[in-house]
Amino acid sequence: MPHEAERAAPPRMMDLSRWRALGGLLWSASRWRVAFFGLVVALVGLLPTAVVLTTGALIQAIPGVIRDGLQGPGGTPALLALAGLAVGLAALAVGGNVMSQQAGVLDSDLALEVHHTVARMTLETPGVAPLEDPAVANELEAVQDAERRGVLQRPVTQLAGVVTARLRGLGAFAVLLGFRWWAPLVLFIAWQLTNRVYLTAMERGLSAKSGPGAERLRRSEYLRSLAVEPAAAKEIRVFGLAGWSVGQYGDAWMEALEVLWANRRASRRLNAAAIVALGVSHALVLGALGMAASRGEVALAGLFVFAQAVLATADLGLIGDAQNWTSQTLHLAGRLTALRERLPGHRMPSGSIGAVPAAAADGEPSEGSMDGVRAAPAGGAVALRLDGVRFTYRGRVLPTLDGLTLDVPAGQSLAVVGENGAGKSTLIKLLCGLYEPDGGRITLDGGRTPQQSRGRIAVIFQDFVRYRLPLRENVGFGHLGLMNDAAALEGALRDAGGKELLERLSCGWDTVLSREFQNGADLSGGQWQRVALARALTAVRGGAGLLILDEPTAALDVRAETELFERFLELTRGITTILVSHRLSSVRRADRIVVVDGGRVAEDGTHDELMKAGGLYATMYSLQADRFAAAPDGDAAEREVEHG
Ligand SMILES: Nc1ncnc2c1ncn2[C@@H]1O[C@H](COP(=O)(O)OP(=O)(O)OP(=O)(O)O)[C@@H](O)[C@H]1O
Repeated sequence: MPHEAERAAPPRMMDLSRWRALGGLLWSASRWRVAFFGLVVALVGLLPTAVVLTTGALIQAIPGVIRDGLQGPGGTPALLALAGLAVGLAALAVGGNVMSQQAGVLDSDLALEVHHTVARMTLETPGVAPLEDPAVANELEAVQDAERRGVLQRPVTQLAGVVTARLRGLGAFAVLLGFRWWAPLVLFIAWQLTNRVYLTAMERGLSAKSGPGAERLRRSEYLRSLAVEPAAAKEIRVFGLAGWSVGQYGDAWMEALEVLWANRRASRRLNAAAIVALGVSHALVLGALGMAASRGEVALAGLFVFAQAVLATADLGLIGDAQNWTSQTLHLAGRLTALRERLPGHRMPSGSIGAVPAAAADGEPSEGSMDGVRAAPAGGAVALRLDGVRFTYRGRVLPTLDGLTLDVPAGQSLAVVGENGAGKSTLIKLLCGLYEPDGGRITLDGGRTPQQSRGRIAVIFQDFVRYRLPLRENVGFGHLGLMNDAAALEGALRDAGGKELLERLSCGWDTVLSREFQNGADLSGGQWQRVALARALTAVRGGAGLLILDEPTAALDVRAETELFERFLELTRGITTILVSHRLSSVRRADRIVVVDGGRVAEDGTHDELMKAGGLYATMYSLQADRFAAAPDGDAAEREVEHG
């Protein structure tokens, strides 16, 4: 288990690197605003110390003014101090206002930047393998958890609170050095200790959510979702799993909490030590200040300034909510860095994503580019070649594909068959560039890798996506450049046999394909398949030259599947097609059939050739034919199998 150790010890980072990560996010979110904001924060943080010192100067000048009037030697310093005080207080008020207004804007900028960064990092991963890594899943969960808890609601406002407090604390530290060199040090150490205890406890709590406790939390969340979400509602009831699911959820939740409780127990002693340290240090410094004043070593003004400074050193210690939220923001920035290290093939942070690509039809995609930016529709069928391809899933010992070699000339229709778990879908995922082979080569169009050929390949997977979006998007996603081309979308839907469906939808192309939305519509399994087929046909209109159907026909009966495949072969004449199916009667009309077994191509030929050869294909075909023959009233399509 290569990732066990990583899960047990979540990546810890020096605070400095988290600050750097947060700074980087802020900088790319809005650099000039951040620069201006930094200046305002510095002003607001340092002004209080200046105000206290000015007040001290005023207190010092007052006895002279009382004695000699404003014309006396103390008059000018008193007036200057008074003016300074007025300017300082006014600047503090204005600066505070500007700071909170700017922080509000940066709060939204930072939240958006984090969303974009996460989306970029996950979407720009060329394959899906990194997303299946449990360590990546944990990091992503930690980021989402932080968002759910509201860490991104006012991150910059909270950060400004922390920075200004620390600057006030540092000012007080400098002032106290003027009393006794050791006084600020003693207070600083005591506050730091308190701080450390608090942060350690919090860090442990957060780590429990991204480290060892993460999987337990995810498991308990999943079990909870089984109870409340519609997806599993039917099975939970039919199989009588309600009691089991509640019990399991409770147990998993308690297991997850146990990690948090253990952390809290571990912090108790340290907490007590910090409280004692604070009491002793303040008694020492205030005692020394009192004695110095009683001996006349410190005058009234000094006493005021130093006493204020002692109070203000608290800003070097715990500062409540702002500190808590800022730590969580830093933790989140750290998680993003960890995520970046685990997800190859992306850049962070920069620019923005999400716009419909203007370049949809111009320019070639680099490896790992976002899907929206497609290869130029070169047109024409794709030829593909697999040369000794080996592939083993992460965490598995035996390879799923083991030296698979296959040459498919442009324009051929190929059926891939094989027993459950033979590796048919894996082969398709490799062809689409969603996984990289461990050995061997896959080339398309005479030399390109699958990732370089995005846009030339269209696929409908077994578990194709039912987007809860309008019909237009559901079909137009096949090629974004055609999203607003009504004729192309209509043609694709008609070819896929979905014309009637369009007529039945109350808002036509704008109908959202989900009842969860107003005027939305739920589709049957067969209707969804037509929509998915229309999506793939849109991709063909946009330039795809290889069309793959990986058994998306589970919801269809044999006759409907046969009809669909025949229609599919008819519509896609001239481009290369690959059909994966268990129903051999449906694929027998393909130009060529390959049987995958033992991780490689075991048989290769036309239906008639393979039947004659009497191998695995012939056995599977006969078994299916027998089954249909035994059915009390098999329909015509099924009988067709019986008779070959
Ligand atoms: N993401 C994954 N991680 C680990 N193992 C996987 C993953 N996906 C598939 N497998 C395993 O790889 C093997 C081949 O699976 P694949 O889905 O390619 O087979 P298939 O021929 O398409 O099967 P079926 O006919 O049942 O759809 C199976 O043993 C499966 O459990």
